[in-house]
Amino acid sequence: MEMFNYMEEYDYEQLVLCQDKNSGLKAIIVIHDTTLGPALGGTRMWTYSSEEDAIEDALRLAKGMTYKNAAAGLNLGGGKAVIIGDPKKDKNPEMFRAFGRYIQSLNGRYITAEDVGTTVHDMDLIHMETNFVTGTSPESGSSGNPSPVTGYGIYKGMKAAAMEAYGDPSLEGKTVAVQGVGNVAYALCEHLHEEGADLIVTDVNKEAAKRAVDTFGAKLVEPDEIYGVDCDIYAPCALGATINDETIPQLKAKIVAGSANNQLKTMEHGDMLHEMGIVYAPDYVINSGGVINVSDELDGYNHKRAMKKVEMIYDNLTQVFEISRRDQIPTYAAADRLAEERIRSLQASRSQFLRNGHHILSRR
Ligand SMILES: NC(=O)C1=CN([C@@H]2O[C@H](COP(=O)(O)OP(=O)(O)OC[C@H]3O[C@@H](n4cnc5c(N)ncnc54)[C@H](O)[C@@H]3O)[C@@H](O)[C@H]2O)C=CC1
Ligand SMILES: CC(C)CC(=O)C(=O)O
Repeated sequence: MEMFNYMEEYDYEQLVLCQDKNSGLKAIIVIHDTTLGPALGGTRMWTYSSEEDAIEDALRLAKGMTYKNAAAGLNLGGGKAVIIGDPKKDKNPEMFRAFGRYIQSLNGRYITAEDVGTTVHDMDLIHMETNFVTGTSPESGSSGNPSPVTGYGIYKGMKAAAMEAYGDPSLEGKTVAVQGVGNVAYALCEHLHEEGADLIVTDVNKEAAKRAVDTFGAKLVEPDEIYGVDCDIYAPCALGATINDETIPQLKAKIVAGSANNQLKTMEHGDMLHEMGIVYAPDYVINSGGVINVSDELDGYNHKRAMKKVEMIYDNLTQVFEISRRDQIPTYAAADRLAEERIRSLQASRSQFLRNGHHILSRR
């Protein structure tokens, strides 16, 4: 990949490679766009097959955060970090402290949180070196693990999608097929089960799958069977790019609504869902509950206030569906329009020069 060409084409601001031999840290921080405010996005720890794959993932996820934060109405830009390594084997406290020092060196341009492979404990270690971290232990007045709140936001967003597809937000009696019953999806399943939805689940981790079967009476299928099961809603809650040429023809669902980031392999797959009449809840709109929750810490965390903002995911998605119908465009394009419009309007109002700090001619 020609890095500067790529960054220029998609308007990336900064790419930082962080290395610490002592702890084995190999991390990438990407800041995509800070028009709306400091870049907030989680840190993923994953075993990438190459350094290029890790950089590409960080770039895609960071851009997604710009759109997510803008569409959620947050005064925050988009960024993301990845640490290369196996979260089960390669972690040590020094690694997260070294990473925290790199975050501190960016002086607030990037604020981190959890993502796949990182935990509240990891955020606490980062916090020993920098205040530019959210999702630390709730004992210190912080918001803790964002996943249950993300799960609640997905549930609310699913109801908005049901309203769009069936004219009724109720999920009672609906069959929901969930791919990946990890931290977010487990919380989602709790809400769905409570409302009386039927669950079909799969997970490559047998223990995670069993927990959902035992707790919610979910039906279990093999990982490659989940796309084609008879269901009303397909909820991709594992990793990205699972909506693609191979899986779309198998889908029987009327709605696609889940937590995974970057669900569409390419934009054309969003066009295909639209043409098939499947209601797609754009990933970065429906899965914004976690970032909405952790971002509330920046004003001194208040759980009630944060949850009120998370409820707005229903309205945000309703707005996306309205734009899609009005402009006759797929929902992913409608979401992009919403986010880009917000960024553009702030950019325009910032075009006037307002003196901020020392002027270059003050010679001080
Ligand atoms: N944790 C959060 O607050 C947020 C998470 N997300 C996204 O939601 C997704 C899930 O996040 P978490 O629940 O935190 O992660 P997690 O790691 O706890 O759960 C993911 C689950 O998917 C399973 N899985 C992986 N590949 C699979 C496959 N091919 N088939 C079936 N199962 C598979 C894993 O075994 C795991 O149980 C990720 O894409 C993440 O980026 C997005 C916004 C916020
Ligand atoms: C999990 C979050 C707090 C932020 C994030 O990285 C995301 O929403 O993908």
